[in-house]
Amino acid sequence: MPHPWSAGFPLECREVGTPAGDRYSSGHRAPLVLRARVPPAPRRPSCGCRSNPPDARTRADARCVRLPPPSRWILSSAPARRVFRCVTPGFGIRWGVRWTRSVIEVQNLTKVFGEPPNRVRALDDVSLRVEPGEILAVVGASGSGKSTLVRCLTLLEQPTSGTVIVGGNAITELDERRLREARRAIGQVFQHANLLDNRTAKRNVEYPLEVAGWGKKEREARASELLALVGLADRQHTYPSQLSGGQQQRVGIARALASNPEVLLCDEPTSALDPTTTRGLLDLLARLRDELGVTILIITHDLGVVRRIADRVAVLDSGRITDIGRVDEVATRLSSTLLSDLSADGELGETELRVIGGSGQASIPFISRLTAELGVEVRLISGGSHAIGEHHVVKADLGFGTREERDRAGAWLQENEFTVVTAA
Ligand SMILES: Nc1ncnc2c1ncn2[C@@H]1O[C@H](COP(=O)(O)OP(=O)(O)OP(=O)(O)O)[C@@H](O)[C@H]1O
Repeated sequence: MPHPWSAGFPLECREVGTPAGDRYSSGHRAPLVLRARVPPAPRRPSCGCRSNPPDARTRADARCVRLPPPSRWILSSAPARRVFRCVTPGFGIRWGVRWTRSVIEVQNLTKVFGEPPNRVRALDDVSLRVEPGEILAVVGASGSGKSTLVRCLTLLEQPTSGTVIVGGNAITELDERRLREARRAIGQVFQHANLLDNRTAKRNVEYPLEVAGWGKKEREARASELLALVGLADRQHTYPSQLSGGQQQRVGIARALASNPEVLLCDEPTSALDPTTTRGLLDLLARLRDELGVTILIITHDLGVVRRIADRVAVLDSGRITDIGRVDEVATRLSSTLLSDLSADGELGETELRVIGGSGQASIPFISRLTAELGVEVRLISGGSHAIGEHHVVKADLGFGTREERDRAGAWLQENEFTVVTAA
């Protein structure tokens, strides 16, 4: 049934749930939750109005006003969102959503495990913000603190110091009861779906709603809707053992969305999946962000994952954020750091050179071509390939009979756009 406010409005508003215990729903006849479709970027009201409601800043051709009560109940499960009615001359009334604040904000977060001499600083003064509707990836080597960060965001791990703000709530300062409420704004997806084997897909999705006290009819309807959303409408009555790994992950995502969260925390959600299934799952996450406006923080060690869906990426190294920014910018910085690390990787003799090639050079059989085209004998001292997401960097230390041969080989390699390093 379309809500009276949504009828006739150009922007899609659709019912996505009926949360139990909705704080603002009591005085209203139907605890509907409506969400407007939010375009991922630019992060402005869906109405396209560039003003910043409900401030006085308005453009001449558009006026945004806060919805009058009882609009607040629409937003009750989404404290970081505000719905606005935008009156634009010539375009009629439109609805838009404006995000009022960062969905996740981490300030000076530190987590120390253990006591000296076994003390580990898993997180060291980490600060970051995840903006509404954004997909932020956190990458880092094993042991860099990625999982600890996720666990601290839901207070499964108590930070040693620092503040975590989720949906405007400083959850590090909440009592147990309010923390439970605030956690509803966070959905979690893990490396393995961890479904309950004795429940069908649908009943797995219903599980958190049962715990939250939803009625049978409502939770069945919600679970069916969510399974359809993740592309499993026809597998509702299937048990986990009859589902593939990717399908199980989709059920896990549907379950994470059950409480209508503002943010999805995904901890290595694709690391147990093959490349094709991984792509499908990442595309699903991107679609959920586009369609539901859900904000996503994804933990991964795979830059291929980052490149496919993230807007920004933070690099975690020994518990510290060493870089954060747009994916292309950070990838470029990572590549040049790797290149300079590789260039400086060990001493070279007088008749030796180090050759480094990017993705464009990876397919060139340079050793055989040096021999065939220049007639030089090449000795491979060491070599290997390094992946930066979809990019591969090849590096080899080569030895030659004479310095003259080394120089001729170096010139040929440079012509073919390899980077060449020789002893100073
Ligand atoms: N409960 C704990 N007690 C002691 N040390 C811990 C605990 N949990 C994590 N650590 C340490 O904190 C550091 C960060 O661990 P964390 O699991 O967050 O890393 P990670 O980046 O997620 O690694 P991986 O990619 O291998 O899962 C590691 O040195 C780890 O040994």
